[in-house]
Parts: sequence; C-alpha cells; structure tokens
Amino acid sequence: MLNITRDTGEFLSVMVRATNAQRVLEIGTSNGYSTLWLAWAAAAINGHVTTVEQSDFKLSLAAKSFERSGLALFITQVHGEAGAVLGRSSTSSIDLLFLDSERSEYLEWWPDIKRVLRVGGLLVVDNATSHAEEMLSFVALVSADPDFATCTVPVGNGEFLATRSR
Ligand SMILES: C[S@@+](CC[C@H](N)C(=O)[O-])C[C@H]1O[C@@H](n2cnc3c(N)ncnc32)[C@H](O)[C@@H]1O
Repeated sequence: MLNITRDTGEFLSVMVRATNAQRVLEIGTSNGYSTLWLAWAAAAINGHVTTVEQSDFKLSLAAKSFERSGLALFITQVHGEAGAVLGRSSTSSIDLLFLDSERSEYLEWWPDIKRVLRVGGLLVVDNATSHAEEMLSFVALVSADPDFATCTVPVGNGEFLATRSR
C-alpha cells in the first residue's frame, strides 16, 4: 500500500482543523490510512469525509480499518472511478479535497476538481516532490489558474496546495 507518511497525516489533520473543512473529499482511499487522519480531524469539527476507491479489495480493507478505529461514523466510502464520481459531485460542495490517486488522470479531472471546490476551499495533492516529473503539467496548470493561489510544502512526499480565491 502506498500510504501517505505519518507527518503528512499530521499535516492533513491540522489543515482540516485550521480551515474548518467540514466537507472533505478524498480521491484514493487504498487501505484507509490517510482517510483516518482526515476523519480524526473532521470528527473534531463536526465534519465528514467522503473517500473514493475503485478497487474492491482495498475498499473492504479500508472498511474493516474504519470499523476498528471507531471513526466509521465520520466516513462515507464511495466505490467507483474517481473521474465519474467527481463528474457527478455537486458544484462548490467540498471544503478540502485530498488527491492521492492515479497521477496521469489529474489533468483530465481538473475541471471537475475546480468546480466541486468551494471558493476558499483547499486542494492538497500528495507526491508533489517524490513524483515531481509526473506532477509537472498538473502543477503548472493549477498554478497558472488566476482563481488559485498555490505552493508546495516539503512534508512527507511533498504536498502541493492550491486554494480557490474566487
Ligand atoms: C496511493 S493510493 C492511496 C493511498 C491513501 N491515500 C493513503 O495514503 O492511505 C492510490 C489509490 O487510488 C486508487 N485509484 C487509482 N485510480 C483510481 C481511479 N481512477 N478511481 C478511483 N480510485 C483510483 C488506487 O486503487 C489506490 O488504492
């Protein structure tokens, strides 16, 4: 399982709390390690995490982990292809979107990612430094968007942050 690092989990937890992100969407559940960090923070601010995964096996691994953790109440698992899920998600419905999935799809997903993120919302993308080459065109596209302010934070595998200002 290609999980986030522990310090990235701590970072995400602070981001959720600091921005009061009650509506969190995660793309790429895997076994649910990052989801637990997000949900732990969401639980503290009366929030909720929706997490998307297309693999049956990983979905059920994560479900068991969520039950054991006592945080299942704060998590909705969506079984599906992320592009399709993003496409049917409501406009401006997400406060914080954590993207940790198939990097080659990010460019195609961008119009829907932008649409679902509310003004003032925050996008966090993992692997910004560990897979900088693969992230290059996506980072360039988002960074050039006048509706977003961006930066890369050297925590864990590198987190690319983009906040929607209008
Ligand atoms: C790097 S792992 C996620 C790790 C997880 N965020 C963590 O840190 O615990 C990426 C996950 O995205 C899933 N994935 C890849 N492409 C997807 C797609 N198009 N739709 C939904 N899930 C996808 C993979 O099955 C994999 O479990």
